[in-house]
Amino acid sequence: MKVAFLGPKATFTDLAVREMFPSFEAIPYMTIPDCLDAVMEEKTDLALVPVENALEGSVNITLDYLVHEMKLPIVGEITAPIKQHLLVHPNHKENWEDVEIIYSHSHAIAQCHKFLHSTFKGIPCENMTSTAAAAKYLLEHPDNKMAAIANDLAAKEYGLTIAKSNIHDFNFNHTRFIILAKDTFEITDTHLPQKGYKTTVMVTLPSDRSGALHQVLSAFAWRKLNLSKIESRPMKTGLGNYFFIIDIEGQMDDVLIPGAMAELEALGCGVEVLGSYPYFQIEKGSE
Ligand SMILES: O=C(O)C(=O)C[C@]1(C(=O)O)C=C[C@@H](O)C=C1
Repeated sequence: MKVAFLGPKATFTDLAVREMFPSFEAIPYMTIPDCLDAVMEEKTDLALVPVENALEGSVNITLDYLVHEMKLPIVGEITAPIKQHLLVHPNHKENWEDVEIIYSHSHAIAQCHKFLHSTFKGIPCENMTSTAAAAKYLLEHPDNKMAAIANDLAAKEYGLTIAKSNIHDFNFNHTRFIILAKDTFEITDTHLPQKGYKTTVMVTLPSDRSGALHQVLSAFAWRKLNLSKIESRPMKTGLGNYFFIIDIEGQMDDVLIPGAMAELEALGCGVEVLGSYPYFQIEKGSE
């Protein structure tokens, strides 16, 4: 089996793949859309990509690509602890406080805002496609006075020094990753503890929106379907037009979730199931 992941080697997504699918062939791609395209074009059987971080929120490109660009069912989810460190090339380990620019994934930078503001006031940060891409860039430019925010595996992989460890602003920093397949795929042989099941749906509202969101929530509430997440994202059809991503606790059943969906459609909503899947937890992540 082949699984596409947000690379290069030593991203947090790579760590999640190694825990979830240790025996699969893991193939790195530069961007999240590239990972999803790989599954769509049948270059890989699965893709594992980040979808939400506990401090910074959703990885919007993942949600938007799934809703606007391609229909790939979510077949699993894995949550991993995240520890961000400040890495520098060994040439600069004595004067790491003099770096002139810091690189990382936008989510990693956002998770370390307080540290960056207090330690590197006025120093620019630049987004890269991933934390490990930033670390690799430092290896390739040893003379530049710059730093990267990444994990300890990236420090080892790219021969960098951890100048400052655990620079994320809040503890309990975790990221959720989703597993996508072109068709159904049942996750069987994993050593990770399964925490339960989720069903994720995408809902759009009718043109007459007065009270519509209350109706959406009621359709689930009176059926005692617990929602663990609801988030609005732009439809990209004009300001104020949103779709809603809703996570329902539990597997797709024969009556309650289909009944809620039918009720919403009868009320003029658009409803689409993005997946009904098990979710797993990595207890101990990178150091
Ligand atoms: O850049 C990486 O290492 C990734 O795996 C991406 C990503 C993300 O998109 O949130 C994953 C976990 C962290 O939150 C930081 C970055």
